[in-house]
Amino acid sequence: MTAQILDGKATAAAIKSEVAARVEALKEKGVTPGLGTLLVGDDPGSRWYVNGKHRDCAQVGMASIQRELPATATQEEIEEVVRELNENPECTGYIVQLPLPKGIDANRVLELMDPEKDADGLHPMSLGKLVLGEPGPLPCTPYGIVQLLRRHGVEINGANVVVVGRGITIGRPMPLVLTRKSENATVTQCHTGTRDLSAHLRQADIIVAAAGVPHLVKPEDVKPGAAVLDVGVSRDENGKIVGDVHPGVTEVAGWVAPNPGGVGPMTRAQLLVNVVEAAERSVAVAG
Ligand SMILES: Nc1nc2c(c(=O)[nH]1)N[C@@H](CN(C=O)c1ccc(C(=O)N[C@@H](CCC(=O)O)C(=O)O)cc1)CN2
Repeated sequence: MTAQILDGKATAAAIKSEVAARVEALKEKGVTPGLGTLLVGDDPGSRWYVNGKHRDCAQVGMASIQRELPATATQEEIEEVVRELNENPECTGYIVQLPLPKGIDANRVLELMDPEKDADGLHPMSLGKLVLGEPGPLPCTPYGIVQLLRRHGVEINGANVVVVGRGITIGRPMPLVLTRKSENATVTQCHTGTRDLSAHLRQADIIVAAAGVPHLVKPEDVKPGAAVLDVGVSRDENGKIVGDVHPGVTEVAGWVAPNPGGVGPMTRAQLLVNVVEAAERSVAVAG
């Protein structure tokens, strides 16, 4: 068996054209959605992601507001920019690019954001709404994964999903999204404390590998026909991405989301969805 590819680039392009139509409709009502980003430091990967987000905004007709601070910025300096973005009327939603430099209390920064402007779905209020089943922005990578599966016809309802990893952007919120009534999956969360990872993986219909451990998921760990999404990012000595999923998995799985080209572009597309939805909610509230 050779797995079908869960093509994140093509799926994200489709979502972006849907977003562009919604942006156009908002503009007709006098509202221009605008995404703000705050990048602290000079990590080339983070810079690449942030620049990509601004390119996406231009493509879908959204405004974008770019804020940057050096790696030496203090907690206070970062919080000052967060306050400015909270007040800035052109910025209808924003993100603080993670990770923040060592020594910065990232939770305190996230907590200071206006939850109405949380484009990442990572503010404690947004995560709380997710737990309570209230509408709000969904974490971009987890919901991007759901969209990628749905739009390729992979059954989520009733599926046994194994999530590997417990980081703030993917592993931790992923089960919260997948166990909503609308997704209805049964989720096992694995992490470095899991005793027999292979045993868990072998019973999974869907694997979300987000541990950041190169080639952690091996062909012999995968049930034939399963969907395997590679979300881990490690780099080899040439700076090339090495995912969490061994290349041989494509011979066993039914579907594979490659890395790059799978979940990454979906993360960016879902960010645009969150910004447009926040602007739509504000129009609805205004009346
Ligand atoms: N505030 C946030 N910070 C971070 C998030 C996040 O969702 N919110 N996630 C990641 C980085 N990220 C978005 O910010 C992101 C990662 C990867 C991609 C992407 O399109 N990747 C490409 C490959 C890129 C490459 O070659 O390096 C792909 O997968 O095809 C987009 C966004 C951590 N921080």
